[in-house]
Amino acid sequence: MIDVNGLSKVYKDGTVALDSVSFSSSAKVLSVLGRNGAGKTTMMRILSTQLLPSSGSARILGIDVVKEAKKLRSLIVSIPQEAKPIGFASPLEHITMFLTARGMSISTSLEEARRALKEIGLWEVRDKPCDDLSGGMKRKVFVAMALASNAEIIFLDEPTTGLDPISRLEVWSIIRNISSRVILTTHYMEEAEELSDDIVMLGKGRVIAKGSKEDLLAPLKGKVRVEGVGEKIIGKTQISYLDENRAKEVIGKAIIKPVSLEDLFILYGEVGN
Ligand SMILES: Nc1ncnc2c1ncn2[C@@H]1O[C@H](COP(=O)(O)OP(=O)(O)OP(=O)(O)O)[C@@H](O)[C@H]1O
Repeated sequence: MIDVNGLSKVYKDGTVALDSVSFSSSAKVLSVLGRNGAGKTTMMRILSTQLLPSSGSARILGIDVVKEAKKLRSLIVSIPQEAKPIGFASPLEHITMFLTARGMSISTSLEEARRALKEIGLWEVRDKPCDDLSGGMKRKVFVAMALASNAEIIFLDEPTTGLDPISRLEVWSIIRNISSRVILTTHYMEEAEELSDDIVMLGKGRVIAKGSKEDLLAPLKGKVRVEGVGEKIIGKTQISYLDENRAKEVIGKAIIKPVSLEDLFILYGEVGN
């Protein structure tokens, strides 16, 4: 479904956001996982035909994202991270406008919009101006738009950033049940674990790990996840997956410090040795 071949992006100021990224996946849900600045948004923008790569190529559903961008656009929906609703328009208006602009009839648009709003838990506020919604609700309006579109492929850039835990679960449930294929970005390991069939992990514009969730997580089986283990406790190395005994040993003494995602993947092989 998606084939990425040596994709690179160097911005005008010389920043290398993507450095020869290659992977392929036919997953129902593909997560692109990485820390801030890893290159996730750059990749999503290229794949969803909003940004040109500096070199390399990518095909989605066999369609070249550069040479056949127009053809691809009719099959995808992309919800960017920074999407902001129009303040005076309601969630129902947003979704119906979006769907009619994509070519759906007004009556089908209304029907699909209502269905999506119910599913995502925004039914009660469907007629409120978006200005009067919370940040998380505004975010959900865009997920509902994607849901209602019935597009072949939906790109969601950090769909749950800023959501409370319940809203996050609601969005997860929607992503799991959505009929479209989904490509999403996330900072959260547990989100990638929960939702994806395949994971591509980016760090500083390069692929650090890729494959099916099962393959990537297999080495962690039987290990206990410990968040925020400080370097002072276990030498210079930060480890976030430990065997149970070791975890018990360090929990309580832990200095809370975020463990980098790169470490998490690179180091898990060393854990328990
Ligand atoms: N228009 C731009 N011009 C120059 N550099 C850019 C531009 N957009 C992004 N970058 C840089 O490219 C790198 C990758 O950015 P990108 O937004 O793709 O990362 P990201 O993984 O999506 O980060 P985040 O999780 O913070 O959204 C970063 O170093 C960023 O500063």
